[in-house]
Amino acid sequence: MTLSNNITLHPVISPEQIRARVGQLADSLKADLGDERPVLLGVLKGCFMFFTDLARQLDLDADIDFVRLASYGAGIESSGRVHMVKSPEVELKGRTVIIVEDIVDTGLTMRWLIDHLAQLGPKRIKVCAFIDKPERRQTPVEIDYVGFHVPEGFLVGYGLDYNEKYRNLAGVFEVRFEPSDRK
Ligand SMILES: O=P(O)(O)OC[C@H]1O[C@H](OP(=O)(O)OP(=O)(O)O)[C@H](O)[C@@H]1O
Ligand code: HPA
Ligand SMILES: [Mg+2]
Repeated sequence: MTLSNNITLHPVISPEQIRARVGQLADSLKADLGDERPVLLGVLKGCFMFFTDLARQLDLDADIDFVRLASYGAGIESSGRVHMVKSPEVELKGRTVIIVEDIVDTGLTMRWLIDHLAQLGPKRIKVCAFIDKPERRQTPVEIDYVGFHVPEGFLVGYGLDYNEKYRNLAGVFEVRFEPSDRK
């Protein structure tokens, strides 16, 4: 797919692959949770498609909540500074919290969130990430449930954005830039 400004999108994960994999993740989570009622905590905005597909397929009694973190803004580089724009509203003390995230890249966002939530006294924190992309990892993060390992590239679609665009694509694509467009 060729777009304005010499940006091209190259398919990485198809909607069919996503549907099948999200079903498998939901089955693993259900098996591990037994009859425990977890808090599903989505990280906005990127989680929105993964979260709703996973929650639908999980089919169990769960509390639903969201945080909104931001560290990228425009462009493809993490600022390294994570801001919590919206905090959890459900009381997390003593609860099993499943963080639902679209991507772990440098790991800075997830590291910050886990450390922040740990101070709120949950029983345990589990991480469920749609994509693990280790190429640019700057800090170690343990991810309990991974949808797809993607070795490299800047990805968009299925919630992931470039400058707020392409989040609503049903599959995942790698963005390739002409040198003059890279910010
Ligand atoms: O591992 P990292 O390098 O920290 O990157 C991962 C984070 O970056 C993106 O969020 P972003 O700040 O772009 O907000 P968004 O979800 O609203 O797009 C993504 O949704 C993750 O939360
Ligand atoms: O590859 C990515 N795509 C979109 N947003 C991101 N945030 C961290 N890495 C990415
Ligand atoms: Mg983003």
